[in-house]
Amino acid sequence: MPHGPPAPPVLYSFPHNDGLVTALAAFIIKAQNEAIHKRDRFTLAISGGSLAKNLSGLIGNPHVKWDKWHIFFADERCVPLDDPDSNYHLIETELLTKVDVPQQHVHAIDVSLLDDLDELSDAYEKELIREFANRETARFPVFDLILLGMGPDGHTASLFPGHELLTEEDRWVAWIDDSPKPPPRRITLTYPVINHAHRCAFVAAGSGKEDILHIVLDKPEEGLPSSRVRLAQPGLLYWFVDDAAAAKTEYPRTPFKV
Ligand SMILES: O=C1O[C@H](COP(=O)(O)O)[C@@H](O)[C@H](O)[C@H]1O
Repeated sequence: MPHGPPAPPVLYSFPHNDGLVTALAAFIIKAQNEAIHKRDRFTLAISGGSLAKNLSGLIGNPHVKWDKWHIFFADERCVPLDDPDSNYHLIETELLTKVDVPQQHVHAIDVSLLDDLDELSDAYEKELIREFANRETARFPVFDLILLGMGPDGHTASLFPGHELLTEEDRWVAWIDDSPKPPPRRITLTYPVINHAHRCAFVAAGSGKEDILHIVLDKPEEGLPSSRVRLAQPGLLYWFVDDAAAAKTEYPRTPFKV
């Protein structure tokens, strides 16, 4: 494994949403192909929020090998799986009902543990251990790809500004019961997991994100949760945004090519 500072994020900005959606699908498929070539499976953690609709370029795409996908959730709201607030419910509605991922490859939270957040997050960590089976040999699981969103306050997954979880160094999955964005009870992957992925991609669109994207990319020293995603080498971090979200950032754009 190479050592050294994390590579700087790569910023792709698209004039319109359809360009973003098409490029994101091509990027995910490339990550999928490399993962299947090396490990015969594709491990992915998905966020909720506005990300879900931007995955539509995958639906009906003949290059997606759904049977090789193993899907986890970057964060989850601690509500029943059919609750409108559930990230699982959102991804199920927007994606999973339209494609053919084997049900046993979709790793939802154990809703029988909703009353006990400690148990619930431990159980989800055990799901990761089963999937990656390397808790003894590697310190953290290494996802092929983690797809992240960013809230207007700079939060990502369920890692919120100023929260004590920003300094979590050991747990793979942690819980909060004081999320400033409802619902308050959530579990989340921690930075040690996020920052050990092969690739992470943020997706952020719309003028509602322009101020925060400027701070996150141009002033990382402010330490907002999205700026703290810095992948350990050889991991790579990408931003897929539209020009509206990128209106204020001075961070250099990279032309997209697969
Ligand atoms: O609460 C959450 O918010 C973030 C950002 O959502 P967005 O709608 O502003 O894109 C999301 O990434 C996370 O998964 C979700 O639980």
